[in-house]
Amino acid sequence: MSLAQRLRRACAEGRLRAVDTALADWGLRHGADERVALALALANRAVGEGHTCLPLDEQAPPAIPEENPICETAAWRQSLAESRLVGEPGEARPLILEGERLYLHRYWQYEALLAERLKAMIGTAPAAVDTAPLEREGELFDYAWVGDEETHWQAVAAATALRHRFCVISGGPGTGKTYTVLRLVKLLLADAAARQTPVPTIALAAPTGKAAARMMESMRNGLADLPDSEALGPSLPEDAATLHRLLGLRGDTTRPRHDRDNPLNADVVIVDEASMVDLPMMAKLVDAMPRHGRLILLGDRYQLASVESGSVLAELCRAAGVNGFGPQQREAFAPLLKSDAPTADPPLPPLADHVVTLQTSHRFTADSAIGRLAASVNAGDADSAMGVIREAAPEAIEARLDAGDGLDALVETVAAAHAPLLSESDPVAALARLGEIQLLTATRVGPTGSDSLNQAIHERLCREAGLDPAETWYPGRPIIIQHNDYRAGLFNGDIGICLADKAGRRRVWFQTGEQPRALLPTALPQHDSVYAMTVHKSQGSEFEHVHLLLPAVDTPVLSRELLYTGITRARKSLSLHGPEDILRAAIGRQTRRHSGLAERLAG
Ligand SMILES: Nc1ncnc2c1ncn2[C@@H]1O[C@H](COP(=O)(O)OP(=O)(O)OP(=O)(O)O)[C@@H](O)[C@H]1O
Repeated sequence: MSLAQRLRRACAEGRLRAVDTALADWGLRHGADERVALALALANRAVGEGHTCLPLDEQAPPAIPEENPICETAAWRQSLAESRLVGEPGEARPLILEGERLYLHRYWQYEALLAERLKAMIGTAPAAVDTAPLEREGELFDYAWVGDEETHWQAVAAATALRHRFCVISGGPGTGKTYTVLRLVKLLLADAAARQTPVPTIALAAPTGKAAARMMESMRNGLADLPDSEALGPSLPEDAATLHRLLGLRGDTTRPRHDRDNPLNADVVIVDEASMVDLPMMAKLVDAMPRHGRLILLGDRYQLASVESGSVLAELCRAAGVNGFGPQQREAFAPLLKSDAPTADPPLPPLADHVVTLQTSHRFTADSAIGRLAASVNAGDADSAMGVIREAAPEAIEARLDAGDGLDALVETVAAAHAPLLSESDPVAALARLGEIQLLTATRVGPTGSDSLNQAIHERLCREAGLDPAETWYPGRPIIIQHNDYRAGLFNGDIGICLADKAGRRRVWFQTGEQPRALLPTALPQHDSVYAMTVHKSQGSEFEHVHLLLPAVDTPVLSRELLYTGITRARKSLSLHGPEDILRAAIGRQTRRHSGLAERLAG
């Protein structure tokens, strides 16, 4: 059997995608031997799976078992070394081989660009920081909840962002990332005033429109609690932009309007939900930073990585360690660092001084069942997670881990929660109700996927309301937008609800600003019903009560990060549905994305 035939079989069996085999075919037509053609297919598949590169030393299990002999590393390397389709770093060839890592050229470029620009930022001499205002009780930070010998990590995070041009503030839900950044902005303004320099221009951005809107909402809420917030108001932008918009990326173009030759007009760029930012976007962002600019990434290192390739935030955090600073920074921050601050042994990773992990959730108390469950999942400790689930009060965590009564009961429960919306006419009340409960699934397809759950709940509600199930626009139908539509002011992930106006006309209401607004169903970009949504789609949103449904059989997408993200979407209470062994399998599976970023930054 020829390689082409084997590749097609691998494709038919789902081990490769059509686009992977097409690239191998292209290679064969351009003089690649079978090993190089296979390398093209596998490198492309690796990117499709979220990796930045294909590690030749870890090429297991091979996509094409019967190709094992051609995957034998020495022979493979020999073919790659001799092929004109494979180049060294810096060469313009379709594949780049750097040490043991094989890249598609574009991804090598993104990774090298990101590392180069980050190194320039972290290599800039740190600024002196006056820690006094950060230490004074009540001036910026409240110390009442911190023990005498405990470090106030929010204050340290603000000091870190002041000291450096690049900083990551990572923390779980409600650990005060927005709270900290608002106080940091206050310090930056005071600093500019003291130096008699112009007020810094601040840009706020997030990877999705939904996350940008939520960032703005958190900022507004936080401002209301901040003393002298009027001074801050004018320096904060009216809106947070999507990264696409900030960088001037239009439609399908990959070249942004802003890059190193035309940098962003901002002194400080603050990006929320940075775990969702993929490698190409992060590379474009750092490339567009002005030379003097300050970049602050906010996010949760434990959340699901971006849909596209790379898990930049998690990698940066992993490469930095947890809050172990170098000797100079320890000295500079001495009044802020208490005996609980970890010490790190040299040599310290270059990012150690730039990443701060916030530890305390102000939304979940330390003994909250959801918080403890999330911590056990992060620690990969399935027994501890099961302990939390068993001991939790049912109003906090309700576990249906027997795989028994299954989907019908869940469909019934979620349909019953939505039923009152069928007769709701007030958009404010209807939208608030949507934020109260959400069914989350691990996948979109399959019997426990969001598609079939949406259909089942839709049919169940139509039966109850006496509607024809073919009806699409009925009052009470919740929908989720699937594509950004700047003209309509709607973004991927925005959630709306169909209601009838007084004349019975259907309108779809969204809470995308301070007031709900209505659009005609015909004016909407691509959308779906959203009685259920995938955990991926739910990133950046929170709901009072979450039903988290695990699949009945294990699947590679089910990971610790997916579980953590699903659990932490719940503000108050959580119902877990699915077999215990699947829950345990998910806790045991940590997402690993191959990349050379950490090595490049250390180099
Ligand atoms: N040090 C603090 N003292 C008192 N309240 C705080 C403190 N830090 C945060 N909070 C409160 O906790 C809540 C969550 O804070 P914030 O929104 O800043 O967290 P976050 O990490 O940005 O959350 P999210 O994960 O939702 O983005 C807010 O109501 C905020 O006012």
